[in-house]
Amino acid sequence: MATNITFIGAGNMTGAIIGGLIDSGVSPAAITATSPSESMLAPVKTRYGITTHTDNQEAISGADIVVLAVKPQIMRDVCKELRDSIQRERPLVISIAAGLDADTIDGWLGGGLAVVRCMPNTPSLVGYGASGLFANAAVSEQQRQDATQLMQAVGIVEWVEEEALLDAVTAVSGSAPAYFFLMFEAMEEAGTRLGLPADTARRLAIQTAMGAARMAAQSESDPATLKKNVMSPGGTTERAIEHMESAHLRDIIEDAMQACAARAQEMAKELSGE
Ligand SMILES: NC(=O)C1=CN([C@@H]2O[C@H](COP(=O)(O)OP(=O)(O)OC[C@H]3O[C@@H](n4cnc5c(N)ncnc54)[C@H](OP(=O)(O)O)[C@@H]3O)[C@@H](O)[C@H]2O)C=CC1
Ligand SMILES: O=C(O)[C@@H]1CCC=N1
Repeated sequence: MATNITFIGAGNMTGAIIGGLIDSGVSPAAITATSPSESMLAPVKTRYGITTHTDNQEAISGADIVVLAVKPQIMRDVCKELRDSIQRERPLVISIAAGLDADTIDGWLGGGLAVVRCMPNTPSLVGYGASGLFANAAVSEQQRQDATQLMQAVGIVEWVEEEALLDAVTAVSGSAPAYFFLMFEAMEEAGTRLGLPADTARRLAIQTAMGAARMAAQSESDPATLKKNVMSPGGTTERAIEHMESAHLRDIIEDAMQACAARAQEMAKELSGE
């Protein structure tokens, strides 16, 4: 990737994307990350050999892509600080913040900029990220390709043509690693109560999830068929699945994902000052 990329904010999500980029062969020399504190920057600098800065404005000098990766609640202040230098440099801006629309970001940065909104997820760290992307009207075809290439280096990319759909992407993939981690916690606890050592239960649950995910990704059968193939009539799986269905697990998942997307909309209103 022949592009200089600056990440504003060096927290969990930036760490995951940078880790994935370096693993995919992107040169550390092309990557800069910022944070107000040297202590947050030290781990990424030592681990990946990238350039780090505590000064956001200096950090975007010469950047082709600026990834805004701070918490949504402080994005307005960060954009205000970057406004003059970003208008001078005019990089492609990629915001990964949940619930902040491209117009709001563009307005805070002074307007007229090419802004891609991206909803990534933390498995980007291991090259299994899933990102939803939306481009505003100022984004060129080349910049679309650059954004695709950047996020494809750490996983799969799905473009959406309606920005509001990024809230659905947040519910389906942005926040979703946490759903599966919750499942692992619960399976480990239950496995332990069934008598297994905790680490054995954890390893078995995680391996099973990886196997199931890989099968679902590679198989021509849909998940319902794959599920049925495990369920011998009158057997053990049938009993477990009946239990999940009668406890309304699907409704719980539906409600949780609706709440997730609704929170993104709520944040958009709270933070854009509407
Ligand atoms: N975590 C996730 O799974 C996902 C997160 N996102 C989005 O990514 C963004 C970042 O989330 P996440 O990485 O989890 O958050 P973190 O809190 O881990 O990271 C944010 C980083 O920004 C730093 N920061 C604070 N103020 C500034 C500033 N003025 N200039 C530069 N850096 C600053 C923080 O430093 P310090 O700690 O010293 O204040 C921190 O390191 C959010 O907008 C979130 O919505 C999107 C998809 C998934
Ligand atoms: O929880 C959050 O708000 C962020 C956005 C998606 C994942 N983490």
